[in-house]
Amino acid sequence: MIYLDYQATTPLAPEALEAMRPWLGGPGTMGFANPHSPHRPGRAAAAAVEVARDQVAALLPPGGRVVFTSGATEALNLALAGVGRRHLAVSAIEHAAVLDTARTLDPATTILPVDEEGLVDPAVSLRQGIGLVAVMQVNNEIGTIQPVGRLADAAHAAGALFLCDAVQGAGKIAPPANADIIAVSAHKLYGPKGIGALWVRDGLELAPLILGGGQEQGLRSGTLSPALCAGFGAAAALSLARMEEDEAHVALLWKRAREILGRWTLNGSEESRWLGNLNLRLPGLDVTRLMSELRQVAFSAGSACASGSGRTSHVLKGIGLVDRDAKASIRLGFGRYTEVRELEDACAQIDAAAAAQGV
Ligand SMILES: Cc1ncc(COP(=O)(O)O)c(C=O)c1O
Repeated sequence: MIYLDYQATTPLAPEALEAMRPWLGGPGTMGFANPHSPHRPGRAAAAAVEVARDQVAALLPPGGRVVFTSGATEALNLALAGVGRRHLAVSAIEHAAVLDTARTLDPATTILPVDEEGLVDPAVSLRQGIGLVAVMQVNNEIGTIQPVGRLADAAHAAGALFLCDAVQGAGKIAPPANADIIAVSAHKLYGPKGIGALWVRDGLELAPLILGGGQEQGLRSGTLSPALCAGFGAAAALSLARMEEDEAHVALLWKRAREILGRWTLNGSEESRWLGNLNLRLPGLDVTRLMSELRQVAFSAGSACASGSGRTSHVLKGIGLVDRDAKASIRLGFGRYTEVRELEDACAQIDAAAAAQGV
């Protein structure tokens, strides 16, 4: 199987797995201890959580605190609801964790349009009274990198806070230093599933979503999993250490994939993009058929349609694609553990299967 769906999730780094092992709490160990208990095993687990918190914080700007959550979806919900601002503005191509949450909290949410590359205009004029602006750093479907620094400035100039969903960018590119709140997820940076974090600028008060024992500085009650925290921390530290190496590797992969799939059209921005994402279209392509024929390649339909929802991707629609083109799009995602040869092999198979459809 050739795995080309790194936007959906990434493999667990062996280093992250090793860091988790002591805290899984197998027989004869004390690794299962509750990190909120005051006894010695509890304190040891709490210390491991704090090491992990520092490792995750190192990926994020200085001057803020890291709150562990169950993932980025929860972190984004906590941010959007917790700031208590009535009027929200979000980009048209945010993840559903932002779009749907914002629309639920504020039915009059302002939707910021994007251009054909998927970019929000940093000169966007924000209407009076908007309390929070949310724009993602790297789009999960098309890989476009937003001018988040300039968008945060625009939000601040309008008196609003700036929330950045950095799920697809964290550990790969520098964080948006002037954001007020940032959400990240471990399983997109070679860590385990089931844990994410919200970074909150010092001095900014949030109301919790989950009440109870008051863990995580009162912002997220519930017993933490030291194993998940340790895996997240180790994955974050590794990503930081390997950032240049990982980027050079995906650049090489991107170049080869683009060469092999030269007749396909890129969806998104050619210049402002994360190179581990390749969203391509070929007019007339039957993506459902392509996916069912290529059983040894795990990739995604560019449009949510072929994955069974029946709807065209709001991201591809947002960049102006007509239904027909959105439905003829695929998304390839690759990263640290993708070998050049397997990517070449998969791309050749994809191109040949499309050609066999007569497109
Ligand atoms: C851009 C983006 N935001 C948010 C999420 C949600 O993250 P999680 O799976 O940690 O809830 C994802 C995951 O698909 C994503 O790609």
